[in-house]
Amino acid sequence: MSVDWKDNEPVPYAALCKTFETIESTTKRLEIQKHLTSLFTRVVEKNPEDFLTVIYLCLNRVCPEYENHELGVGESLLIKSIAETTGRKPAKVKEELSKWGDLGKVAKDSKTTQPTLFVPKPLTVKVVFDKMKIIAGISGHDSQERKVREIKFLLTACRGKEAKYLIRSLEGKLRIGLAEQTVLTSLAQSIVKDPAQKLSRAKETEESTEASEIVKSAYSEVPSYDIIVPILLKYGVKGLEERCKLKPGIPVKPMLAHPTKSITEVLDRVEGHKFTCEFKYDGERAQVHMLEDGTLKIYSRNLEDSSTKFPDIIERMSQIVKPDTKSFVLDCEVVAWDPEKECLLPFQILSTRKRKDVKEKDIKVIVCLFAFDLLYLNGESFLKKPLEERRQHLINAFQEVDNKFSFVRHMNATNTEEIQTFLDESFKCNCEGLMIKVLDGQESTYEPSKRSRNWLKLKKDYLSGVGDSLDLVVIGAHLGRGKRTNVYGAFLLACYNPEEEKYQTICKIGTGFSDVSLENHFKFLKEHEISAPRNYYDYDKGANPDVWFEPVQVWEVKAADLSISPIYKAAVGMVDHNKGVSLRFPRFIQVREDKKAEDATTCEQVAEMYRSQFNNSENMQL
Ligand SMILES: Nc1ncnc2c1ncn2[C@@H]1O[C@H](COP(=O)(O)OP(=O)(O)OP(=O)(O)O)[C@@H](O)[C@H]1O
Ligand SMILES: [Mg+2]
Ligand SMILES: [Mg+2]
Repeated sequence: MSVDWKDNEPVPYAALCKTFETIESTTKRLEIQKHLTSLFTRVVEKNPEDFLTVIYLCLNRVCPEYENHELGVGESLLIKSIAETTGRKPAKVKEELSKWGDLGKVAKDSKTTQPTLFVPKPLTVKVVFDKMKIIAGISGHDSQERKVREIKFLLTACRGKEAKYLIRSLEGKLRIGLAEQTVLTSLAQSIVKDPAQKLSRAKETEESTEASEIVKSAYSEVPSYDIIVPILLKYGVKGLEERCKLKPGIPVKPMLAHPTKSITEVLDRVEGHKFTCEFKYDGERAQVHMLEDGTLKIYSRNLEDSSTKFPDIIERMSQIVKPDTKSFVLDCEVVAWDPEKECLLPFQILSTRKRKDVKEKDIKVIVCLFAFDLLYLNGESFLKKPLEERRQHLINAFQEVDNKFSFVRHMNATNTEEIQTFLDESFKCNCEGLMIKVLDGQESTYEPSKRSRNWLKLKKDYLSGVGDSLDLVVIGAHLGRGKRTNVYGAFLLACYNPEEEKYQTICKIGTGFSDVSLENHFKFLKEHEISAPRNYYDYDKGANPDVWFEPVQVWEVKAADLSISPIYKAAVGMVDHNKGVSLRFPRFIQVREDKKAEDATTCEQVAEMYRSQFNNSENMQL
């Protein structure tokens, strides 16, 4: 049963929560899709003005991802708000939380005890969303009290199950198993829906599949519902294709590379294609944009605006941009650079640079910008052009400047020996290895947000051991003993399962830490201790840590190999029926500040790494 409402009336929050509830009660993709499309279709029919709001609430965001305002209200503030609304003691709420591991459930169950003088009006999606935006924006002086006040207002007006979803939203994650791809598909389906049912079933399916591809592709070029939804409502799916194109000022989700373990594997994969090898620089991704009006912007791998981190790059662009180049989107790597020795410095040096509001005069870490792709130039999107052409435009539109800007070194190799020589050369220049890319034809377009097989990475570490390093979320810790008495002594790590929105444990790690780093981890993670494991942590009692954390930090980790494990849950059901995969001899490398918990290595990647251990017996000589 769904909750209904009248035409032109605001969409009730209850209607959305009802859909959340149905979605949460199933794990079947198609069913989830059907329920969501049904809600979206009704919203489009009855009150399209609320459509954007409904979509944002489904994704639990308050603005486009790249604007980086996150909800994420801390556990203690939520506990306080729940306690004050329901007249319970915070300690009692906390106790319930450790029992259930879901503050949303606790809020819902504690609702009824408090008598209210007057009954507030039922919540609408608009009211909830507007308040969430306000809460996300509160900062500074008595921000805590102000947040609690807003949250209490909402909580008091909640009915039935609403409090459960409201609290989860405020925590920063709905956890109902609703992935963004599903939202995009329903978005397309609700726009092409044929209410009169004039089309045949088959025709309708065909149209809806095509529509959902168009919508997804538009979203990867322009990741903003603020832009996409109004265009869809006004001009339909076909209109979207024409009107929604990559443009400077809105970051594109970067294309990602596939790990490989040997030159032979590389050659197997690119067989039959023209390809190119580039140095793989060890810095951080930077997407440099110039708008028509000359404004410059830099975005990180995560689409975060990092313009104020690199004022020196912004400043030097005028020397690099040729006169006829009026607007562009450039894909680059920023690397720490020693101007005296004219050599590259490792990522560890770059990572000491301040993250925001850097003043040019305070800069100690000098950087050089290495460009490898051009996605847009003078009003035209290049995403669908072959790499060979994009590279030519790149070279024509910009000029190299010593110590400041360079095109990545490349070589269009053809055989093992040439690649081997170039790989050795890259190591000598302090690079991590090579990126091998398909150069021409359909397979060489720029694929936003995809980990593509048309870009292969070949790193030094791959040649022995597991292959790539893993980026894992710290979800628990063991208290230290002996020399580590005042800090955590070992940690529990997890990979991410995006389908189920769960973190699956993968190993316990106690190696690779200096004393100082252990102290820093303790200081940081202490603030994120939670009283019980989240209900979206997949773990086994056999690997219980002493304390649990919120999923807030990602660590890069190397391992000797992967093995099947009875107590860890990574990729469970994917390589073994009911056992997971775990890392042997894991070693801490560094904190990945540029990755959020949801950008962690996925269970699918873990499964693939596990399998590739067996079909890659031949090793590369160096
Ligand atoms: N020539 C190049 N072409 C493309 N990317 C390059 C190049 N040189 C360096 N890079 C960097 O290498 C990254 C990909 O490899 P890396 O293993 O460092 O990825 P990562 O940041 O750990 O992310 P993931 O492991 O999720 O791919 C790119 O995102 C980019 O920042
Ligand atoms: Mg890197
Ligand atoms: Mg990596």
